[in-house]
Parts: sequence; structure tokens; C-alpha cells
Amino acid sequence: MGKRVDYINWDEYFMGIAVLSGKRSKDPSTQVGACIVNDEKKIVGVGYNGFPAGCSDEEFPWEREGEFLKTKYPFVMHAEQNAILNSIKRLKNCSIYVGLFPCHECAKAIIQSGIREVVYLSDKYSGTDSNTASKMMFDASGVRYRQLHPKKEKIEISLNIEDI
Ligand SMILES: Nc1ccn([C@H]2C[C@H](O)[C@@H](COP(=O)(O)O)O2)c(=O)n1
Ligand SMILES: [Zn+2]
Repeated sequence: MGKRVDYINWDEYFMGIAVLSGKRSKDPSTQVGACIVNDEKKIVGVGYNGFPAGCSDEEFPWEREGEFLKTKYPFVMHAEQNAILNSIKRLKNCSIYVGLFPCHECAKAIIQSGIREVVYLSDKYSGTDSNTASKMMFDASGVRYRQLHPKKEKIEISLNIEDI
């Protein structure tokens, strides 16, 4: 019997884990996941967007609009920040896979952590000041970024025991 041919490649694997991590997010509008990988293709950190420990998902607001302190924006930790803080090893020369292109705050944390490559799926905030600032800082500091165009649009996972 020959080897399987429809296996997922490394980019699809790591982006798949980033997207799966985002499924843990309680944000009703945007769920983002991130997966950090070292130069030996080992995963060293994952994260998703959510409130900091001790800040209840039930009590803090998930609103997008209104008075600043009544929205999620001052409180929510971004997926990239959580992945960096959750990581178990030094991040020098690592890559970060993330569903959404990093904002300017995450870009600063990515650069300072030693991560050298950003792989993203969506750049839906392209053209905003935050997005432009991220690109200016990545360009200046030599952090590469590339959009992933996966050959597979969907990766199905079954948790049914019969499928294992
Ligand atoms: N690269 C990113 C961008 C955004 N997030 C988080 C922050 C919020 O929870 C949500 C964005 O909310 P929206 O304004 O789209 O309703 O996504 C992130 O984790 N990483
Ligand atoms: Zn961010």
C-alpha cells in the first residue's frame, strides 16, 4: 500500500491549529487563534482572544460599540499576545500562524519576542492605521509576513470514535 497523498502540509497543519484554538474564544463577533512554531517545526505556544485570567467572560462586556469602558476593546487580550505569553520556550527565529493579520500592539510584542515570520489568513483590516503601523514596524525590523493561500479550504475533524 502506498503512502497517503491527501495529508495536510506544514502550513495547513499549523494554521489549522491556530484556527482550532480560536474556537475556544468567547468573543461573539471575531474568534482569532494563534500558533507559534520554532525552526524545528515544533509548536511552542498557542493562544486565542479572550479576557485576562480572573476577568469573567460573564461580567466583562463583549460589545463592539458604545462607551469605551462598556466595550471589549480595553479588556480583551489578543490571540498573538496570549500565544506569546503561553509559550514554553524562547521565541527567537519562530514563526507565528494567526487567522487575522496582527494589530500594531501585537506587532510590537511579536517583534520584541524574537519571532521572525508572521503567516496569516485574513487581512481584513488592511488600510487601517493600526494595520499600516504593523507593516511599517515589521518592514523596519525585518519580520517577514505572508498570507497563506491553503490548497485545502476546509480541514474536517471528527471526534466520533468510529472515525479513529
Ligand atoms: N490580530 C488580531 C486581531 C483581533 N483580535 C481580537 C480582538 C477582538 O477580540 C477581536 C476583534 O474584534 P472585532 O473588532 O473584529 O469585533 O479579535 C486578535 O486576537 N488578533
Ligand atoms: Zn493585536
